[in-house]
Amino acid sequence: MNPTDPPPPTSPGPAAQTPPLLVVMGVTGSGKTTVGAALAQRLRVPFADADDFHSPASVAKMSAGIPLDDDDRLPWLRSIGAWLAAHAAGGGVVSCSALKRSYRDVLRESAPQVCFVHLAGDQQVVSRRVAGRPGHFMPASLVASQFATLQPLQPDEHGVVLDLTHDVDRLVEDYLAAASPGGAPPPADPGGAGGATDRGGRS
Ligand SMILES: Nc1ncnc2c1ncn2[C@@H]1O[C@H](COP(=O)(O)OP(=O)(O)OP(=O)(O)O)[C@@H](O)[C@H]1O
Ligand SMILES: O=C(O)[C@H](O)[C@@H](O)[C@H](O)[C@H](O)CO
Repeated sequence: MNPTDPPPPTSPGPAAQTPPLLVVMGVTGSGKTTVGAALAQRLRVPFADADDFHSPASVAKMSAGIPLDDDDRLPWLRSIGAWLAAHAAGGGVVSCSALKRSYRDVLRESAPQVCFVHLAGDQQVVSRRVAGRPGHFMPASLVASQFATLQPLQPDEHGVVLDLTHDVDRLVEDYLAAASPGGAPPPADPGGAGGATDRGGRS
């Protein structure tokens, strides 16, 4: 083949890359909305906030300080799954707590290729953030139940774990580093979320 010829049609190139389809997950106040919007802007894909998919009854429940249960969350997760499926071809970012493995399984049923970006960190830091956040329905009293419900990503789940204490620009860079072909460097503290921990996720 002449070196100036275009590559054959089967050659993988940038155009062959699948657009990123991400769920930014974590407990209330972990920064899902803030970081999810920044990631979507950087990746030039649409963004959705799962808070906007809750029924009025679920919002009233959380506002009253009562945690949602599995039955409350199932129709909500299915509607987020539908959003992911509708954005699978072009890419997208949705911020959604996705606290349990079974909840992430519901999302994967609709969008098997989805990559989870877990903003992980300390309960005290998160409680301070939620208590200091004006105009949101979620009371700080629900932070403890969110941590009690949280099931971290398991080794077979497509995703990355990021340290929620990093600033937003740094978190975007952390994600990009973890998703790049070389992957992220090992975290400083393998037991925590000291950097970006690659859970086998590529997007
Ligand atoms: N990386 C960050 N560093 C410092 N503050 C942050 C960071 N990310 C978000 N915050 C702040 O923390 C608060 C919670 O952020 P945000 O609303 O994005 O969290 P969330 O996970 O979407 O919460 P919820 O699930 O309750 O909607 C906000 O006041 C936000 O400005
Ligand atoms: O699964 C849940 O309990 C909910 O998704 C909550 O996490 C809220 O939506 C959110 O965190 C508050 O904004």
